[in-house]
Amino acid sequence: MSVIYDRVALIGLGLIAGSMAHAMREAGLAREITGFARSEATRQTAREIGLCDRVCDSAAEAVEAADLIVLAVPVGAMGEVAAEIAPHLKPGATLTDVGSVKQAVIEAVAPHIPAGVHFIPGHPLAGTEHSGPRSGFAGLFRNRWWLLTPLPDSDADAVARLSDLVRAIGAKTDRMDPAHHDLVLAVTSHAPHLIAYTMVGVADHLRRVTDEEVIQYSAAGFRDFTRIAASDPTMWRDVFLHNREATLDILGRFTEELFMLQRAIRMGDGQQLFDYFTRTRAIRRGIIEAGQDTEAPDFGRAPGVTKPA
Ligand SMILES: NC(=O)C1=CN([C@@H]2O[C@H](COP(=O)(O)OP(=O)(O)OC[C@H]3O[C@@H](n4cnc5c(N)ncnc54)[C@H](O)[C@@H]3O)[C@@H](O)[C@H]2O)C=CC1
Ligand SMILES: O=C(O)C(=O)Cc1ccc(O)cc1
Repeated sequence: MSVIYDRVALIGLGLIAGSMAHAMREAGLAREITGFARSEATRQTAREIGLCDRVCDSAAEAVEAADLIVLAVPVGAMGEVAAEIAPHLKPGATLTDVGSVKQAVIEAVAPHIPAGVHFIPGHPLAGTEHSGPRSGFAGLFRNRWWLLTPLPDSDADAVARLSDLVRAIGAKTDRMDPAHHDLVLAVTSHAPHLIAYTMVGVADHLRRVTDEEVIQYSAAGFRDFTRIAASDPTMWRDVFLHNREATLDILGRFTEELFMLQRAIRMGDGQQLFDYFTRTRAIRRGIIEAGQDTEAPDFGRAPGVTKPA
């Protein structure tokens, strides 16, 4: 594969930036990768494991002369990082982000970006419950979607070049309106994560009553919840605070349906339960028939990581 960007700067050196660094290196897509993370300990670890060619002690130094800058920090930190690097961006460079929320990131970042720098927001729909500089791996994005949410005035060539990079690291790319992105992700990712956090919280309460039983006899569904509920607290706090309206909308609908099912159970209305589950089963089958089930047995896990954290 050939070089797509001469110099790439990664701001934030966790799961996503680390996976990008591994994937870009494996495919030879950048001549030099620089990196910066806020904490000295993270920068030290990144140096030790050789995550990038150069780990810098300031964001300004990392983005100096970079052709592509990737903001891979929690959603709530995107604005302050953008403000810090803005004066140091090279004219003609592309700036993207990998945040799980798009509208709030655009509002926080776009005002800082100088004319002549192409800001193209993005979101890889791939991740794990692990975080930090040691958690990344080259195959994370393989066959997964990477959504780009360009702004109305985004430069078409810059968008095409970023799409090339995304495809070269193994992902499939598509474009979406930022508000629509946030609603879709509230349904498919954000509300499900909150439900997993809640379910594990409920079981934690129960555990005090039933001793170790919940953990000892935990079935596959609950184990998946514990995996998801082990995700990074800072990242997920920021997701909910910055995709507030869409998440609350979906949770409101969720609660209504939950009450409806709760009532059916109380009333012994087996027909209602059966009909509901028949509908949801058809949805799952539809996903598989459409070839959209990317969930290989080891989906979402780093090589060798088979147990919930
Ligand atoms: N973890 C996941 O499964 C996915 C995460 N995302 C998004 O990617 C972004 C990064 O997430 P991860 O890589 O998982 O997080 P992570 O926790 O593994 O890494 C975040 C990095 O950002 C650094 N950081 C935090 N605040 C900073 C600041 N103000 N300035 C500079 N560096 C700072 C941390 O030191 C750390 O190196 C988030 O916006 C998240 O929403 C997107 C897709 C999947
Ligand atoms: O680990 C999982 O199951 C995930 O759902 C990963 C994930 C988390 C956040 C995103 O914005 C995208 C993907």
